[in-house]
Amino acid sequence: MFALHEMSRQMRIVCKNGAVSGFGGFFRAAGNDVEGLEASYSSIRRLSSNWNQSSTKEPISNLLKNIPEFVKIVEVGPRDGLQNEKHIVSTAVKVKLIEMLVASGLDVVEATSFVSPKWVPQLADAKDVMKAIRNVEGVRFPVLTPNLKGFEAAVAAGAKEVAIFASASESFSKSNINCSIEDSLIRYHDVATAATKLSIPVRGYISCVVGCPVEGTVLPSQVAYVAKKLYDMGCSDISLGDTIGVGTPGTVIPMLEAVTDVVPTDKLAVHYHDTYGQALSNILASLQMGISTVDSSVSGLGGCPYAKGASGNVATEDVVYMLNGLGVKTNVDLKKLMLAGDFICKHLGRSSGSKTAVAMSKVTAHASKL
Ligand SMILES: CC(C)(COP(=O)([O-])OP(=O)([O-])OC[C@H]1O[C@@H](n2cnc3c(N)ncnc32)[C@H](O)[C@@H]1OP(=O)([O-])[O-])[C@@H](O)C(=O)NCCC(=O)NCCSC(=O)C[C@@](C)(O)CC(=O)[O-]
Repeated sequence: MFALHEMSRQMRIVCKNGAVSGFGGFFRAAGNDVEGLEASYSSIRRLSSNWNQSSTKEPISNLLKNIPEFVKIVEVGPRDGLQNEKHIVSTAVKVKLIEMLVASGLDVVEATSFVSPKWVPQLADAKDVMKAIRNVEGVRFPVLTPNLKGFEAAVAAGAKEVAIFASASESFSKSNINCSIEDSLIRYHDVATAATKLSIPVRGYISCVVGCPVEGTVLPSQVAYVAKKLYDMGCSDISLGDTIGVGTPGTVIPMLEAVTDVVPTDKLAVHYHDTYGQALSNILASLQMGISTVDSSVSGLGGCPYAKGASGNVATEDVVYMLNGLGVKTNVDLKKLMLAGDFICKHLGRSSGSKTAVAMSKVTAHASKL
């Protein structure tokens, strides 16, 4: 936590010292476009490092030293983002969204779920979605499979990667997949064994890693227990989900400390919902702890149908904007990503949940009036 506080204090001092003359200056320097804004932010970083040279405080570069050079973004919009939508989105729109996300440079896009259509009607067209994207090359399209039935259907539909989804909370496990944590681990062991025989990588999810809508606080030891089980089953990566978005760095850091005691850091991903506006701070804290895979959803769409009150995932646009600002590579083109966000938001008839997308569109609208 010291690192985050100290970094923000130093940035404030740099700004006060004249690196940026308020937001007017920021936007003028930015040239009113995405590259401009990023260039402007880079110049703040350069000025920050100059300032550091004459400072007796810990340099910002030291505070960011654990942050990886490259972060893999797992885009979950077509699955997590849409699963909770009441009105059925057509297969054609889902496929177009996936294609636009791929065009932005995202190379892991969670496409759909092979779950019971009675439980998640929105994703009942999983087979058709997979058929439509079967010729898209160079991209991974993992799909959720809650049991062997789902796994077999996914493989028959051409899935090359699957994900199993357990919970750290007993109550949430029952409401989401209708069984206890222990029973789910037995089911998932069967799925993992079947997948290994076919050399199909399996991602493991853990929901409710800091809080549960029914049980409240979830202990780090409970998360570590499930994480170790999934790791021992052979999961290629384990995604830690703050399903209801209640975490802060104060709860996420102890959870990650417990999990990294039993699972190597490079096997972990973070999956934060943004209900309380904490997702980006939680991601930054996770990056500082060496995590280099981040799940996010275009335009901040999403939420689990069985987690009452949960809002969307952190918006991919906001994650990319932050990572660009930190000089971390993602291979994602923010402008093209925003086009995908615009497409799906227009289709759903709502405004974007991404602060970056909203801000950028205001800047563009302002520029077009000049
Ligand atoms: C697990 C079950 C199936 C248990 O559901 P159940 O009712 O206990 O299962 P069942 O075995 O008694 O079967 C009931 C019916 O479903 C069928 N069925 C059974 N399995 C399948 C399947 N795979 N695909 C299609 N159909 C299936 C089965 O054939 C049967 O059909 P019927 O005879 O009544 O016509 C159900 O609870 C389910 O599908 N749950 C999924 C819920 C879900 O998708 N939740 C959202 C994803 S998790 C999440 O969002 C969190 C995450 C990952 O994003 C991380 C985070 O944010 O923290």
